[in-house]
Amino acid sequence: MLQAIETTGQSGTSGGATPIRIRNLTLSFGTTKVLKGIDLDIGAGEFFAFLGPSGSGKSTLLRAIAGFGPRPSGEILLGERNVIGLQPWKRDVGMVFQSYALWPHMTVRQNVAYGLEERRRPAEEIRRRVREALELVGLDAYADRYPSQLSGGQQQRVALARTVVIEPKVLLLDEPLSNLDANLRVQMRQDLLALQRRLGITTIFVTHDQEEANTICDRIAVLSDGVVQQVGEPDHVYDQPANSFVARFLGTANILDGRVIVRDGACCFVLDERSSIPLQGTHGEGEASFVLRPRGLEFADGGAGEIAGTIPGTISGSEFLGDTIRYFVEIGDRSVLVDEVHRRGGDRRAAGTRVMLRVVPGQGVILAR
Ligand SMILES: Nc1ncnc2c1ncn2[C@@H]1O[C@H](COP(=O)(O)OP(=O)(O)OP(=O)(O)O)[C@@H](O)[C@H]1O
Repeated sequence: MLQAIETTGQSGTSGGATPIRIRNLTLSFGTTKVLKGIDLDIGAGEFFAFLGPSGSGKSTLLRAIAGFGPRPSGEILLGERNVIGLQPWKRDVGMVFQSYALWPHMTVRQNVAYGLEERRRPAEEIRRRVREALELVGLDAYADRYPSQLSGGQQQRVALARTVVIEPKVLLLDEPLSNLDANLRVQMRQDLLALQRRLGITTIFVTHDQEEANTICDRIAVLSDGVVQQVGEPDHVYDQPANSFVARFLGTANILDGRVIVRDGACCFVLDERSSIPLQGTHGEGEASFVLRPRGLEFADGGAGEIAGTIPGTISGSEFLGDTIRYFVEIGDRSVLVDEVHRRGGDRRAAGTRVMLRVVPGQGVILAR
C-alpha cells in the first residue's frame, strides 16, 4: 500500500526541525554486512547528502532511517527517540524515491491529498494543506491534471508535494533527480534547495553524483563499502580528503606516493632522487602520499635547468576542456594531470616538451601511508 505513497509520517506533528544521530549502525543482508558501524550527526534543519559509489550502502542507510529493510543494530535517534524497531509509519519521516510512482488514475490534487485522506484529516484541512503544498512546489495551476499530462520534473515535484504535505519531521530523498534529463536536474536541484530552505526540515539526499551533492547540500558523508569515509562541508572534503578513496571519488586527483623527510627543521616530500617538494607546515616523517588536484600543479616556466622544489617531466598529451587544458605529464614512471587555464589564441604545449612542474602554494594534502 505504501508503494505509491512512500511517506511514513504522521499528520500534524512537525514542530521544530529534528536532529538525527546515528550510532554504531550495523546492518546485514543474510550473512553479508552492508553497513559497518555507522556514526553520524545530522543537525536540525540541515541539508545533508550521503554520497558514494554504487553499492556503498547509501540507500540501505536511508531506508534504515525510514524503517525499511532488515532490522539493524545500533541506534537511530530522530530527535530524542531511538526509532530502531519502530514501524516506518510511526517514525514521522517522508521519503521520495527515484521513481515518482504517482497514482496514474488520480489528478495531481488527489495524489497529494491521498496521504492526508488516509490519515482521516478533515476535508477543509486537506484542501488547505494540498493547496499550500502545491503552491510550495509551484504546481497550483496543475492541480486538475493527471500525471501523464506532466513532464518528468513536474511529476517529481508532485511526488515532493505529496511527501511534504504530511509534514514529516525528516525528509529522505533517494536519488530523486536521477530520472530527469541533465538540464532539468540542474534546475530541479535549485528548486529542491529553495524548498528545503523554506520548509527548514532536516533533509538527507542520497546521490552518487558529487556535483549534485556539492551544489545543494550543507554537508556530505562519503560512504564506501558500508563505512563512512569522511563527513564535512563539500569544499572542505574536496580540499582536505581524509584518504585516497575520498580524493579520487570527489573529482580528479593526482596521488603521488613518496615519503616525508625533515631537513634542517623543514618538511619536504621526496618523490624520487630527482624530485623533492618543500611542504608547508609540519608533517611526520615516513611513507606518505601527496594528493594534488590537477590545478594544484603548475608549469614552472622560464627557468633554465632544474629549479629547486620543482619536478622534471615530459608532456605526453593534452585535452581541451573548455576553460582549461589538461596536460598529461610523465614524471619518471608515473603520469600526472596538470590543468592550465586556456587563453584564447594561446599555444598548446606540445607532446614531447620537457617541463618543470611545481606545486601551487597551499595546494595538496599529505596522507600518511
Ligand atoms: N535486498 C537486498 N538483499 C541483499 N543485498 C542487498 C539488498 N539490497 C541491497 N543489497 C546490497 O547491499 C549493498 C548496498 O546496497 P545499496 O543499495 O545500499 O547501495 P547504494 O550505495 O545505494 O548503491 P546504488 O547507488 O547503486 O543504489 C550492495 O552490495 C547491495 O547489493
